[in-house]
Amino acid sequence: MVHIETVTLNDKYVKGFVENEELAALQSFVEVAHKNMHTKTAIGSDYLGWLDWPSKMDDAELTRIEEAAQKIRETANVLVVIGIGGSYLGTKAVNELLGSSFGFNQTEIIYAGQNISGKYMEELLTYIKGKNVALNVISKSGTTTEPAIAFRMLRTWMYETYGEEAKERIFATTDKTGGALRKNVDANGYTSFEIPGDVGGRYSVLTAVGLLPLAVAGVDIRALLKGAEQAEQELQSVDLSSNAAYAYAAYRQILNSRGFSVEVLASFEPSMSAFHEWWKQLFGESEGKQGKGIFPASVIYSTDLHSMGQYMQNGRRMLFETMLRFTEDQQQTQIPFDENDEDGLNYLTDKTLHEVNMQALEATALAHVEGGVPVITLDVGKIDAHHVGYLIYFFMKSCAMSAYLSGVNPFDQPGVELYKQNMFELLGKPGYEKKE
Ligand SMILES: O=P(O)(O)OC[C@H]1O[C@](O)(CO)[C@@H](O)[C@@H]1O
Repeated sequence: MVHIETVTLNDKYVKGFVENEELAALQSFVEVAHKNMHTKTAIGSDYLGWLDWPSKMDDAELTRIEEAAQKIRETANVLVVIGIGGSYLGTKAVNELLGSSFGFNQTEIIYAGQNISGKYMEELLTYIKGKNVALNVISKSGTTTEPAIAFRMLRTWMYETYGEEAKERIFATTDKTGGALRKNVDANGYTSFEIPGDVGGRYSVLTAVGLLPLAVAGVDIRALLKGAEQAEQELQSVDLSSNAAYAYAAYRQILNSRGFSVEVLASFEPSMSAFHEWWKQLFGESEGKQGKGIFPASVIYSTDLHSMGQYMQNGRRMLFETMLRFTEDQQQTQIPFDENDEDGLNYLTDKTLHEVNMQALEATALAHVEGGVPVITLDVGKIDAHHVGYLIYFFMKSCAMSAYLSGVNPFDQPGVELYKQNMFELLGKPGYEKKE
C-alpha cells in the first residue's frame, strides 16, 4: 500500500507538563494491553471485531452496499437515517466533514430517532412532505426506544405515502439475528445489512452502519476504508515513540493522573462539529465508568475563542486540550489587496485563510500553555475520505488503549441502562412496573 502521510502527534505543547519517566513507565503497560487486544484475550474482547475490520471487510458486501446506495440515490432525494449514538454519529461526522457546508449532493441525508422531540418530528414530517424519501433504520440491538419510536412513525408515513412500494424504500441495518428490528425486517422483506456481532455501536461507523448512508451521500467509502486499513497496518507498533495512537492514549492518561480530567478537542474547521460529537461518544462511553474517565468536551476555533476562550485561558485548571490541525492548504483562498486599506488588513494581502487559521492555532496553543493548559496537537494531512478513515481508526485504537490503561472495559456501557429502566417504569412498559 502506498504510504500517505496521515496522523502524527506533535508533543511540543504538552512536553512541559509531563516527565519523560512517566511515558517510559507506561511503556510496559501499553505492551501488555496491546498484546491482549491483538490476541483477543483482553477484557471485552468479544467486541474487538473493529480491530481488523478494514482489512477483512468482505468485498461482495461492499458492492451490495454500493448497489443499494445507488438505488437510493436514483429513487430518493432525501434519505432519513434513523438511529441514535453510534448508529448515526459516525455517519453525521463523516458526511459533514467531507460534504459541503452549504447544500448537499444528489440525495440529502437527514436524521431521526436521535431524540424524542415532538417538535423535531413534526418539522421533519413537514420537511419531507412532497419529497422523494427513503429510510435507513439502524439499530444494533434493534430495541432502542428512540429509533424504534421514530421508525414506527416514519414507517407509517411511508406506507401512507407510497403504499406497498414503501417496502422498496426501507433499508435496515441491524444485528444478524436478534432484536425487534430484525423481526420487522424478516416479516416485511426489507433490504437489510448486518452489524457484526463483535463490533459495538460506537466502533461501527466503518461497517454498513456508516457505509450505506455515506455512500448515498456521495462519500468514497472505498477510500474511507483504505485509509482505515492504512491505520490498521501502521498502528501496530507497541513502541510509544512510533505509534501516535498509543502515545496519544498515554499522554491522556498521564495528564488525567495529574488532575487534568477534562479533555477539550479543538478543531479549526467548523465542519468538524459533528465529528466532535462522534469522538465524545467514543471516549465518553468507553472510559466513563467505575468512577473513572476523562470528560470529553469540544470546541470549534476560532469561533469559540470568542465564547469559551476566556474560560480556556483563565478558568479552573482541570483542562487539557487536543488540537486537530489539517496541515494541507487545500483551498489556497487568498485575502485580497485593498487600495484604501481602511480596515488596515493589507498586511495580510495574499496570505491564505489557511495560513491565518494555522497562525490562530499556534497563537492559541501558546496562550493556553502559558495559562496552564497542556496541549496535544494531532496533525492530519488533509480532509479527504482516506485521511478521515485513518483518523477514525486512529481514535478507535487510541480510545481502546486509553481505556485499558485506566483499567476499564472499553466496550461496555452498563451506566446507560439506569435511565432506560426509570423511563420504562414511568411510562408503564409491561415488565417494568414500579415495585412498591
Ligand atoms: O444501535 P442501538 O442498539 O440502537 O444502540 C444505539 C446506542 O445506544 C447505546 O447502546 C447506549 O446509549 C449506545 O452504545 C449505542 O451507540
